[in-house]
Amino acid sequence: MPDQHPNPHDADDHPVVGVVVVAAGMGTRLGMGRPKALVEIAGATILEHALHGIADWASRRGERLPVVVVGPPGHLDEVGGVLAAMGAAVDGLDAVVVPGGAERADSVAAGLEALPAEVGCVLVHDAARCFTPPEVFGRVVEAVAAGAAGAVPGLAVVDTVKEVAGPGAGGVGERVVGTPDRSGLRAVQTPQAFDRTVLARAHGTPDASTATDDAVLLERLGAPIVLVQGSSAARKITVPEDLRDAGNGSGGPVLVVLTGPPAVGRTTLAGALEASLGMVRVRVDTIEAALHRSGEVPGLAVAGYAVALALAAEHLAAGRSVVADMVDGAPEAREAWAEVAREAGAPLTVVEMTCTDPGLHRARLEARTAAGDFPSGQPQPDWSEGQERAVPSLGAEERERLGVAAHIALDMAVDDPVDGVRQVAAALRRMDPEGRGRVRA
Ligand SMILES: Nc1ccn([C@@H]2O[C@H](COP(=O)(O)OP(=O)(O)OP(=O)(O)O)[C@@H](O)[C@H]2O)c(=O)n1
Ligand SMILES: C[C@](O)(CO)[C@H](O)COP(=O)(O)O
Repeated sequence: MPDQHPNPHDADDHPVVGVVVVAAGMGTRLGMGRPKALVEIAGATILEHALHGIADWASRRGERLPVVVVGPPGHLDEVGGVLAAMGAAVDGLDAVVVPGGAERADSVAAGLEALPAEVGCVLVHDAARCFTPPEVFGRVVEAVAAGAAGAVPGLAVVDTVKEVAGPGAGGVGERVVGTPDRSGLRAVQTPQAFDRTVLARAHGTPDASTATDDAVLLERLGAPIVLVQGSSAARKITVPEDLRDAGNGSGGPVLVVLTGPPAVGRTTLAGALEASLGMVRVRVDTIEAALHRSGEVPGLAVAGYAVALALAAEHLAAGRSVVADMVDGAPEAREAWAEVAREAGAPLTVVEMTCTDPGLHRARLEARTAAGDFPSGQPQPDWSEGQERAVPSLGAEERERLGVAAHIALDMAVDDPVDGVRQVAAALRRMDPEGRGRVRA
C-alpha cells in the first residue's frame, strides 16, 4: 500500500505537502465532558485555533493545502460545522473530515489514508497544540524537503527527569531507578513532518497503535529523523490548568492597547477581549464623554488620556489585565502607554486595526453617525476627518524602543472580533512566562 503513492513534487521540485490534524481524542484528562478539540478557548474551539494556525502558515506559503481533519466519531457533524463556520478563514485549505480511531496512531492512519494521492510530505499535527506558531510548520517541512525521512520540533528538557519502577500510580509507591542525562533529551511536539511513503510503511508495522508519536514508528524502521526548534507556544492542551493558562500565557497582568481610526471596530474587539479573556476595558471615549458632560474641560483629549492612563496603571498594579481602547497613535501617546506597561512590569501588546475596504469603513462610520452614536460625547468626525485621524503603523524600531512584546495587525475588512481575540490569546500564550515582555517564536 505505501508504495502506491508516487510522492510527486511541485514546480520547485519540493514534495507536495498535506496535513493530518488529529482531533479525535476524548480529552479525558481535561475533563470538560466533551471531545477536547470541541472545547472553547477565548470564544473559539481548540480545533478552530489549530486550523487558524495552519491556514496562517498556508497563506504565508501562498499555496493551497490539503488537510484531513480526523474527528471524534459521533461528533463529525460538529467538526464539519466548525469548518463551515470558519468559512473564509480556512479558504487556503482543502479540508475533509474523517472519523478517528481508538488510539492516536489509529487516527493518524485514518487521516493518512484520506490524503490526496499527490501528497508526498505529510505533516501530522495535534489539534491540542492549537497555538503552534506558523514558523514551526515551516521548519519541519524544510527539514524533510532537505532529505530527512522525518522531522520533529522539540525543546530542551528543563526539569531533571527520573526513571521509576514499582507499583502505584501518580507517584505512590514508585521507586527511583535512574536519572537520565537531560542534556540529551528533548520534549517533542507537533507538527511532525514525514516522507509519506515511509510514514505509511511505519504505520503498517505491528503494534503501531501503541505509538505515542509518529516519529517513533519511523525510528523503529531505522529511518533518519531530525529535530528542529520547537516552541513554548506549541504546548499541548492536556489538563485544566493548560486551559486556564491558554487565555493569558504571561502569568501576570498584561496591557493590550488597541489603536485604529474611528469606527474600525475597536470597541467591539475591546468588549470581546473583556468578555472572553476577563480583561478590564479602559475606553478613552467613555472618559472623554464624561469630561465633556461635566462642563468645559480645557484640553479634553489630553485630560481623557491622562485619566485613562491612570486607571490602567491602577488596574495593572492590582494584578488585573487591561485592554485600552483608543484612537491615538501619536508618538507621545504610545510612549505614555509603554511607560504604564513598564512601570507595572506588564508585557505590552499593540493591536493595530485598519479597514482596507474604504467603502465598508465609511459605511460603518456613517451608520454610527446616523444612529447618533457619538462615543466621545461630541459629534462624530465625518469621513474625511476620520481619515485624517488614521493611525500610522508602528515600525520595528519603534516597537523595539517601546518594548512591545507582541504586535498584531488586524484588517477589519476581513478579520472579525473572534479573529482578534484569537490572535491576542495566541500572542499572550506565546509570551515567556518568566521573561515578561518577550515573545518566543
Ligand atoms: N484516539 C485519538 C486520541 C488522540 N487523538 C488526538 O491526538 C492529539 C494528542 O492527544 P491527547 O492530547 O492525548 O488528547 P486526548 O486523547 O483527547 O487526551 P486524553 O488522553 O486526556 O483523553 C489530540 O489532538 C487528540 O485529539 C486522536 O485524534 N485520536
Ligand atoms: C505526539 C505528541 O504530541 C508528541 O509530544 C504527544 O505524544 C501526543 O500526546 P499523547 O498525550 O501522548 O497522546
